[in-house]
Amino acid sequence: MKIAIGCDHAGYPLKVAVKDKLLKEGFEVVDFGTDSVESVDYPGYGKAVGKAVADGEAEKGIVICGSGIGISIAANKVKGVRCALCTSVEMAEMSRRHNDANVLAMGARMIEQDLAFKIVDKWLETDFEGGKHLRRINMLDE
Ligand SMILES: O=P(O)(O)OC[C@H]1O[C@@H](O)[C@H](O)[C@@H]1O
Repeated sequence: MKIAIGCDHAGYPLKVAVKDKLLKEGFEVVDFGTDSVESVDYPGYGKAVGKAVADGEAEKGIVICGSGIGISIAANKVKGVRCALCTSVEMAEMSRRHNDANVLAMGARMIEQDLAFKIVDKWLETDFEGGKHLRRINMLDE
């Protein structure tokens, strides 16, 4: 699976850790930056990851900023993106089962790395349930 990943300066250390973990596990990772802790603005990075997923360049995306909020809003501006900001393993599971979230957002200043890894694992392994939830997510695009 090809995963697009992006962050701002606040999310950079966690992005590096998540990227390394995914590469070790055999995922293909397309990194849209940023590439350091030098201060940048999150909107462009969220948009780039969202666009990669919406265009089919990557199957799923992961975006990280300090809180996870700004970069999730940015990703969700791209048509076809369902970006879910998750702070727990349960939220990660539900975002896949019910919302078919195609982009995961996390806040590097909100959660520890260990929890972030558990969120990523659950999010990547959980399938969409479909059924009534398909009707609902289709309504999001209308
Ligand atoms: O490091 P500074 O610029 O103070 O804070 C940036 C973070 O604050 C929030 O807006 C976002 O989460 C962003 O990552």
